[in-house]
Amino acid sequence: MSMLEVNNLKKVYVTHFGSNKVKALDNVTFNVDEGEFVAVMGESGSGKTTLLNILASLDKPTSGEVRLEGKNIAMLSESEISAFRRQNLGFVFQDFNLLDTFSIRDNIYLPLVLSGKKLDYMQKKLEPLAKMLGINDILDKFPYEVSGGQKQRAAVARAVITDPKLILADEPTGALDSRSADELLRLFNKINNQGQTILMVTHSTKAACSAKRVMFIKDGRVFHQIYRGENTYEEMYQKISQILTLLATGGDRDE
Ligand SMILES: Nc1ncnc2c1ncn2[C@@H]1O[C@H](COP(=O)(O)OP(=O)(O)OP(=O)(O)O)[C@@H](O)[C@H]1O
Repeated sequence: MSMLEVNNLKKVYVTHFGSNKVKALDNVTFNVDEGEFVAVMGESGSGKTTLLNILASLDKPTSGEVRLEGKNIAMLSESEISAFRRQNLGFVFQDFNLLDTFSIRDNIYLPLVLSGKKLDYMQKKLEPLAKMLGINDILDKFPYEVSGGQKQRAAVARAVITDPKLILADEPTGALDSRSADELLRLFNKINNQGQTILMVTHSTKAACSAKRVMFIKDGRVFHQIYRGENTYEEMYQKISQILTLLATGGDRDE
């Protein structure tokens, strides 16, 4: 059984009092195994955010199902959803989503506080994590006192401190300079090598190169997938660029 199973997922947005329908996802089917690191790419408007929102249980599909470890998340009631999200998912966003009135340490503790964990438990969880992420020195600072790269590392700590089954990342390198972006990708590789499953939406070819699989979405459908396998970084970069060119020029993969 895969960790994440997405079956025939459809999402139709109905706008203008029902007169206008946008098919954002059109029969998306894919699986993610435990320990995978998957990048999702596609043109603007192809349906990536819609997919991520449904996986995050922030939105419901029009039809189809999403199973996390066999459990269909579309069937969860409103009251079950936030606990489910807290217990199973970790989020890393482009804009970090840290609270400015909390120290970095308290931001990282937040999901554990919400699950009712004790302080000594939180301290024990944070210690190795802060070391691995290189954020020991900034734990008592506030988000506005640290760099973008440091904020993003704190956001990664907050995402992984609950030992989530799956990390969902939305353009995690989008707001970072290239050095901080490289650092973040190295960290993602590190936590992935330790067994953490990651699904990351990105526009960055470089970011996608660090994933083990790249899935391309076009017009709400899975268009193509590339596995890193034995490919070198350069080969991977080239293959991704080719598919992105194909998507931009409206070409068909099988032509
Ligand atoms: N709330 C909404 N109501 C109506 N249409 C929407 C809504 N959200 C997204 N759409 C439409 O659904 C389609 C997919 O949008 P989505 O935001 O998922 O694309 P995306 O691939 O994430 O784009 P980007 O890379 O620009 O963020 C687009 O045509 C978009 O205009």
